[in-house]
Amino acid sequence: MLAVQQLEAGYGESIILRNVSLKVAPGQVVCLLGRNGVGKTTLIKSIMGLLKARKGTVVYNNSNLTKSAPGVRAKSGIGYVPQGREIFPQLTVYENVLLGLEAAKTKTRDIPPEAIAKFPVLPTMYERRGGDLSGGQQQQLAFARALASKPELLLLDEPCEGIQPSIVDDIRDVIRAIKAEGQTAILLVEQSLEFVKSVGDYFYILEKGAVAWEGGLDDLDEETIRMYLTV
Ligand SMILES: Nc1ncnc2c1ncn2[C@@H]1O[C@H](COP(=O)(O)OP(=O)(O)OP(=O)(O)O)[C@@H](O)[C@H]1O
Repeated sequence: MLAVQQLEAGYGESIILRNVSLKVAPGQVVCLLGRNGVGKTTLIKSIMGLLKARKGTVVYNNSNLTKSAPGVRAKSGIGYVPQGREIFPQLTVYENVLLGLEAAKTKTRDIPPEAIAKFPVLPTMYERRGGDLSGGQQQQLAFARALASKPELLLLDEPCEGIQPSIVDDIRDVIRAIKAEGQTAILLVEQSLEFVKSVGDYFYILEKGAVAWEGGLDDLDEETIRMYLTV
C-alpha cells in the first residue's frame, strides 16, 4: 500500500535522508527505529508531504504522491499524529476532533463512533480547550483526530514521548485494537524497544539518514540492537 523508493530529502543545504526505501502492507504495523537525529521524523514528514522529496518516490495505493500536497495525501487515506501532538490549544476538544474530518474521503460532520470509542475520556471533555488538557490527553486527542478520517495508513511519530505509563498502556491497547480490526496499517516511530516489540510486525532501523537494517521481530537480535539502537 505504501512504497517509499530511494527517497532523498533534507533541509536547506543539508541532505538528511539518503536512498531510503520502505514498504508498509495493508494491516501491518511497521516500526521505524534509530537513535536521536537519524532522520525518522524527516522520513515521516516526507511521506506526509510536509517536506519535499529531492529524489525518489512515494507511492500509495498505486498513486504516485511524490509531488502531492499534504492535504491530498490526507484525503488519499493517510492519517498523521505528529511528534509533539500539535493539537490546536484555543479550539475545544470537539472542534479539534472535527478538524480531522476535513481529511475524510467523503464530506461529513459525523465523527465515526469507532474513532472516539477508543478514547472514552475525550467525550467527557468535549467543551474544554485543547490547550487545557494534560499531555497524555492531548496525545489521545491527536490520535482521535487522525482516526476521525478513517485512514487506511496511520503515521505515528513517537506517540508515547513524555506520556505517563498508564496512558502508554492505553496507546498500546489502541494500536493493538487497530491492528486487530485490520482496516488501518500503521507506520510507527517509537524509541521504546519494549513498546515496538509488543506491537510491531516489521522493523526498519535508520542510521545517518539511510536504512541500516530491516527485518522481522525474530531477527531483531541483541547485536543489532547494540549496533544501531543502544545509546
Ligand atoms: N527544520 C529543520 N531544519 C534543519 N534541520 C533539521 C530540521 N528538522 C530536523 N533537522 C535535522 O535533521 C536531522 C534529522 O532530524 P529528525 O528530527 O528527522 O531525527 P529523528 O530521528 O526523528 O530524531 P529524534 O528521535 O530525536 O526525534 C537532525 O540532524 C536534525 O537536526
